[in-house]
Amino acid sequence: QKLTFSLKIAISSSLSKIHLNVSHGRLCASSTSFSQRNNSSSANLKVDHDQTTGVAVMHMQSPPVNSLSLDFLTEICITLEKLEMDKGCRGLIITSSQPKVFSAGLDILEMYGKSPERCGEFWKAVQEMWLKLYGSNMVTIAAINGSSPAGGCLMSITCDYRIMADNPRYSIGLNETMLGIVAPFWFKETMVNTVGHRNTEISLELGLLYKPAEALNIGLVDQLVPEDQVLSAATQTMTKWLAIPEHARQITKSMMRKSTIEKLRSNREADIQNFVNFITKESIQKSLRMYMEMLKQKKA
Ligand SMILES: CCCCCCCCCCC/C=C/C(=O)SCCNC(=O)CCNC(=O)[C@H](O)C(C)(C)COP(=O)(O)OP(=O)(O)OC[C@H]1O[C@@H](n2cnc3c(N)ncnc32)[C@H](O)[C@@H]1OP(=O)(O)O
Repeated sequence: QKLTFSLKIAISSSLSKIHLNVSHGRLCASSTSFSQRNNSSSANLKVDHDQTTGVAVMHMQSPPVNSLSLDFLTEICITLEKLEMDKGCRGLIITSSQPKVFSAGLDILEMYGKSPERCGEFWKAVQEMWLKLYGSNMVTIAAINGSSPAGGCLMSITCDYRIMADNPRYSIGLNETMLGIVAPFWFKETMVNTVGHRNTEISLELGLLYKPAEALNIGLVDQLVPEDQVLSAATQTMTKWLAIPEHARQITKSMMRKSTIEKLRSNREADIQNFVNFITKESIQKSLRMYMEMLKQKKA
């Protein structure tokens, strides 16, 4: 059996301790310095992992609006995989470092004028991010400090709890129909599991984006706080969630989400084909082009 040996040494402290763990046939080495902090950055993500509390904060910093491109999704998936494997990480807070935006959702440029092969690769990465987040054993909290349309909303509702900045300039929702596209069944089911069937029906058919107070009213977010308190409120909530017996919480989460996750897991290839066939249609490409022009005109 092949053992994966990864050794991370915190050079910042000469007092680093190295821990070896064997889990699921994998031998992992990790280090903790006496400061008990492990900060890492990749191109568009900054992760602050406090090993004392077991909580990691993932800051999305992909300018200008954290749109989810293939590269960015890949980066997110690699980071999620690492945190999930790290026994010292029990909670994850996702937030944005970009002003006014949590995430603008899927990168529209990844769906416009691209080859079917590239579209397929992109969609697989979207699936992967959703599977990793919705099926995570960690407690996940979205600290929504800006607008969060479509794929940004999806990312938020995969989390266990959502705290949004109480700023009426921001909005959140699955607005796909406004772009002339359709939220696939697993976007829809994640929404149903969050706000119920009727709210989802209205919301998806009309492509609604909700102001924070409206989002709170239908249960799309769980809490509103002043903008400068989003992260501290998320940290406080995390403490409460981490105090629940872990195994019981994880099994309960899995029980609530299993059927939705299984439905995608067992249909991934067909779902990719559906996406590619749909998105490469001439009429859909035209809708996306018009939407992008509308976004540019809004600026002018
Ligand atoms: C039979 C059934 C089969 C089903 C098969 C599946 C079908 C397909 C499913 C696809 C699901 C799609 C999910 C998505 O997420 S689509 C993306 C939806 N996103 C949006 O609608 C958000 C659009 N953006 C905005 O509303 C605003 O940008 C925002 C509120 C986020 C921020 O506003 P702000 O004023 O701060 O910034 P600008 O609008 O000036 O934007 C700055 C630049 O960023 C570009 N931009 C914005 N959003 C995106 C994006 N999502 N992708 C790519 N680029 C984006 C914008 O154009 C500006 O660019 P320029 O500076 O070059 O002008």
